[in-house]
Amino acid sequence: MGDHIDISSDSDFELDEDDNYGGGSLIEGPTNTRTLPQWATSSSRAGSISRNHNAPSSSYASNGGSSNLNKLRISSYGDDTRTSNQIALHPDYNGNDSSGHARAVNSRIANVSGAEYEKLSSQQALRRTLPTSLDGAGPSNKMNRLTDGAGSSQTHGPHRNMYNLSGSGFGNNLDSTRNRSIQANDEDVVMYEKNGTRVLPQSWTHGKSHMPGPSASSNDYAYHSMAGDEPVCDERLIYQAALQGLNQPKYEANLPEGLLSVPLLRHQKIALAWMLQRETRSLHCLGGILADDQGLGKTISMIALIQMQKALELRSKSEDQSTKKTEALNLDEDDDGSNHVSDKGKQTVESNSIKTTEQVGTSSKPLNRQRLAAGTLVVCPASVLRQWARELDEKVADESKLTVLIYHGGTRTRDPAVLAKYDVVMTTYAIVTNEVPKQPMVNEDELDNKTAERSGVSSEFSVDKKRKKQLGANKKKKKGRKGADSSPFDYDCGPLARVNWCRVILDEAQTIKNHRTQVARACCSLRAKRRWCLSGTPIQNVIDDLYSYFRFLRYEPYSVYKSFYSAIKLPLSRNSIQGYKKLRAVLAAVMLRRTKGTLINGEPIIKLPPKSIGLKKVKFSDEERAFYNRLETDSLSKFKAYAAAGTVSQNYANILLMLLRLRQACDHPLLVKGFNSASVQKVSVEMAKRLPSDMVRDLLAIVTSDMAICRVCNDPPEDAVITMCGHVFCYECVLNYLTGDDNTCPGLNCKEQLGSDIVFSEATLRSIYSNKDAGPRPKLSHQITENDDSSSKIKAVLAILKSHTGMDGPDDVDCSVVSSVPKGPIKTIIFSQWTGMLDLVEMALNQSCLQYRRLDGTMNLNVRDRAVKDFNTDPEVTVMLMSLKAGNLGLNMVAACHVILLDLWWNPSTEDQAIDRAHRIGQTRPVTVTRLTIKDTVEDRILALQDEKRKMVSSAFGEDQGGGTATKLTVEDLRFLFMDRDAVR
Ligand SMILES: Nc1ncnc2c1ncn2[C@@H]1O[C@H](COP(=O)(O)OP(=O)(O)OP(=O)(O)O)[C@@H](O)[C@H]1O
Repeated sequence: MGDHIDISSDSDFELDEDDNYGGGSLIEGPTNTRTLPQWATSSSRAGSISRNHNAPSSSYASNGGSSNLNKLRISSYGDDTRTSNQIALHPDYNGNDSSGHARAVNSRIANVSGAEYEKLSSQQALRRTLPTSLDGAGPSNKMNRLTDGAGSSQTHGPHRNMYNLSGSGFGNNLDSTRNRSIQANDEDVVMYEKNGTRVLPQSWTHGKSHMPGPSASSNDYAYHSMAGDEPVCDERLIYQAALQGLNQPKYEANLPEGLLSVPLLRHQKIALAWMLQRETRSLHCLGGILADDQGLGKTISMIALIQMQKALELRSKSEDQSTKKTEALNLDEDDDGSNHVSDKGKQTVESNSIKTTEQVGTSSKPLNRQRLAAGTLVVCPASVLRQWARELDEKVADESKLTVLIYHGGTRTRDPAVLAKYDVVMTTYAIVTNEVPKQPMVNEDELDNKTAERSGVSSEFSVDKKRKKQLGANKKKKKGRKGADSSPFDYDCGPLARVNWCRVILDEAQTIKNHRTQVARACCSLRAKRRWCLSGTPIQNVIDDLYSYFRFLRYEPYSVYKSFYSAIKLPLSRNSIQGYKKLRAVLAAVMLRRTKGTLINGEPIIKLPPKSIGLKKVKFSDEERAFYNRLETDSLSKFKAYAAAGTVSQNYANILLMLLRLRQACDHPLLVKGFNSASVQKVSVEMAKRLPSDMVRDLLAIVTSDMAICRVCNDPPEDAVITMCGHVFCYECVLNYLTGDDNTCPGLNCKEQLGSDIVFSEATLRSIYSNKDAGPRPKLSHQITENDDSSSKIKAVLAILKSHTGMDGPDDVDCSVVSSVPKGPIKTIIFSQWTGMLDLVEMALNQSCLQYRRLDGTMNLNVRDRAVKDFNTDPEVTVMLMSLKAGNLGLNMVAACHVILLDLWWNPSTEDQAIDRAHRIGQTRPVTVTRLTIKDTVEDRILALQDEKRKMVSSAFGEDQGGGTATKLTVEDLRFLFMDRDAVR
């Protein structure tokens, strides 16, 4: 295999999954036709509504297609055997290769301007027709020379003797000083063997009210297998692991020369040693949670693990050849409910260079015989794919390149054998959700109790109540029917589900924090030997977030909800101090977490310039205050009415909507008055105009009331949109599901195909409904200027930015918060959760002649990449406008030394993620963060809520507010927590 990164589709790395919407498809080209019902024949096609995200537009031409990856050469390979129709990116790509249609598309794109790019990609939008009625091979442990580690005399079931890094026992060659190390020397003997017509739902017929509800499976075997029994909750192994963890020194693993192009930092060597141990000598599950702070290099740590294991595998192979041993890792064990590596199993045969596994024993699962052994699968948000590709390209030494496939885009391979050829396959959560059958839903409702809710360990009441209602409905709906979820090993499933992965890595694993979501249940179905969750902020909202990771990891006994409940949630609700201690012990056995404040032997883990976060309380103007007060009074009286009628919980969505309006009013009154990002709605305006009024009315009713929880992230939606099938999402969340050919709606059990034309914003629906023939909402008629229509927050932003450039800001804004920032090209990232707000700031920046770039969910990955690159490299570009959802993950933006958060998010983790785009390895200047809030508004309450969540997270991790370790568990604690459970209760 060559040292290149492959992508499995012909054009999708350029025309990424965002291409069929937003920036990529704002113009309906001639091919984007939909057959309309007769009543709709008078509708006109959407006009040209493309917008340039990267004003000034001239910058496109100068920077077009200049990302690192765009410079890579594209060549073609085979269909199934990588000799045709596979695209590999090579470092010398010049855009002129000439092997077929796909290349022609790519090279055109590489050379077009931003606006042209959007036009081009839009022409590939799917055809949509309305009906006339409108109505889970990897390394094996075979022949491991099994010696146990120094300082640990325990042997543990099938894992004992698995792994010997030092040749004479784990850690035997470690010195007794703090610089302990594990060397992969010549005696390492771990051995592996690589083994378009849209039909509207009936319920959308004229005059019918539609209220789609998710259908959920209530047949969770994990739960029902134990129904009526005492919880199976044997925690002895966890207790042992926790005890071991207390006494274990911090080992470091040294990679052999020539695997990485850069040396690992010390904490990364420690992570590597820990991960190697977790993959080979774990007592309970193979893998774990690497929860280091954002920007500490989790990616490179994982790459080091892959490289180390591969090196050991190669060595074992060569030893194997000399000894002719044939035992292999049993890759079917997960199906049998076991997570442990065993040395009984299968023979591996190789035929036509395709690895095939063949079972030796008898099996009731004939499909397993056909599953191929594959390497490492990395699942990440679409926006992080390129980051991973870059890291794999740059951080791996030339002489030991990994073969990498980017499994992404509509024309990606359907052949699992192709996936099995690569060391690393990278894909997105959206694709996993689309093509991997889902694990059944866990029905935890029966176990939740009021005590737990009161103690704050349960889901927020609104979400909980909502879910209960949905589950109830679904139970009825699903009765007697075998749902699509029930056959996780279907022949119909995509290639990701048809191989056995050696290792699955979930990057930004908080994406699966809600175990009920399709994405979480799909990830759980992936067959893998080792499983990893990477997240700097694993707990976002509630302790329940952890359950989803435990389930994915097969971390027994907590992977069974009943055990999670009885062993973790219940103790927490009864005695939070002891409960949190117990939780920390449970986490310690499976999670490694270091913050930027962590010390190793008294030394900071990493020497980064300081980060200071300031809360800047801005004052409303008189007009804004009057507007806000009216809105608040109105909301309060509605709330009181709900309270008097005892219908608060039934109206939770309305209450959230009122809160949303209040929060938006803090940013800019225009947001409340229906101003919304043009890009959010324009694509679907034409379609909305063709819909019957009652359908528009129903969609509007849902998006503004009863379904106002995003079906992907389960948070109140940011830039809420609703699909034609009636599911509500954050705009950013649903965009990730528009991938090209199999862009199925992520609504629970919804099989509708999505397109950007059927994703409606509230503003779109409202404008269409209020005046069906009036066309799209008129553009904001008046210009925002600094002195009249600009909001107080926008004025504050301008004042800060002007202070960076030496221009004077308005007198009433205190810019002292940034005065300590050193002189030079100070670059600022500005985050907002509303693209409409970014639009408004954009206007103000234009007025001030400040050069900026923008990154939001409406932009395809190419355009995002270009915007980041411009910001990082062009000294003239000093501002980056980012939507919180699109920009808070994965990106490296160390060119910025100032971050402004325009509005507050419900949970502080999301804000932390955003801030750490700038405060990470590579940052050379102190980072200043300004969080803007308005005094005496709902934002005060959000701040209080954030404080509560911060306390919960720091209690769970045992950290003080500064990220240091506040409390350490003692042996007595552990004995008490695990052995004397009654005392905890
Ligand atoms: N040992 C190293 N040598 C050189 N650069 C490094 C090293 N470790 C990390 N980096 C760089 O530090 C930056 C942050 O690393 P990375 O993106 O992996 O962090 P992360 O922990 O995954 O953050 P996040 O949670 O935000 O995704 C990257 O640019 C990476 O290349």
